[in-house]
Amino acid sequence: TQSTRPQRLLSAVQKNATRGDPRSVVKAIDHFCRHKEWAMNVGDEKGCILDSVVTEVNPHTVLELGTYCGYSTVRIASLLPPHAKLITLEFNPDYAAVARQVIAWAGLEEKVQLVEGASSDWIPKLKEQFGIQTFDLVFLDHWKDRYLPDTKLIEEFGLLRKGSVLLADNVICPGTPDYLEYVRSSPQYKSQYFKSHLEYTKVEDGLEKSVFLG
Ligand SMILES: Nc1ncnc2c1ncn2CCOCCNC(=O)c1cc(-c2ccc(F)cc2)cc(O)c1O
Ligand SMILES: [Mg+2]
Repeated sequence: TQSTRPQRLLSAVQKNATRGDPRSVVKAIDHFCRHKEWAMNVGDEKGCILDSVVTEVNPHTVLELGTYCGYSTVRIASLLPPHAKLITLEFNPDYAAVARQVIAWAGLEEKVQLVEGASSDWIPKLKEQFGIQTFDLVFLDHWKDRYLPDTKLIEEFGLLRKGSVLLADNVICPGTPDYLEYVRSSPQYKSQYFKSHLEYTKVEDGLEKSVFLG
């Protein structure tokens, strides 16, 4: 049977990256997506902005919505302090199966909990299931029309503390207009736009960083 794009991306990692070396995994995926097949990873340009926010926040608890092949999971997890935990939610079982292997190749299994299922089903259960109080950082990269309802769920279930940071991918392309309007107009958030480009292209896109003021 035909391989899928995520499977071909995984093969490129296993062929070109060094086991246990997250930077080589990131490099192998970016090379594959730039020279072989485009894929919807956050990519190298927005990835550098992601890295700088992760480093600034230095989070002990991270929630990622939308794992895909694990590219941003690897970028984030490779920057976490010891004993920090990253929970990443992926809806699509085929993506999740590939992501587990990409994360393992990078040697980051200890820091990452990949959970299969819909964000709306899992957000209400994260506290009891994983003993989480609040998240220091949330990276939104899943269905673009779920960013706003899931942010409201995250607020409702007390998963944010004063200073928690939301970082949202694709706020221009494909775009998340209702989410942007909300975080930019709400007195509960201090928002900042980081202009960039859609992964591996010249199309405008960017990340929106929103600090929860409590
Ligand atoms: N746990 C969960 N709960 C709910 N839903 C979930 C979930 N886990 C996954 N999903 C489903 C959605 O997963 C993928 C979401 N990502 C994108 O769709 C995406 C698309 C583009 C893109 C595509 C085509 C263009 F022309 C231009 C841009 C670029 C990006 O950077 C993207 O991130
Ligand atoms: Mg994205």
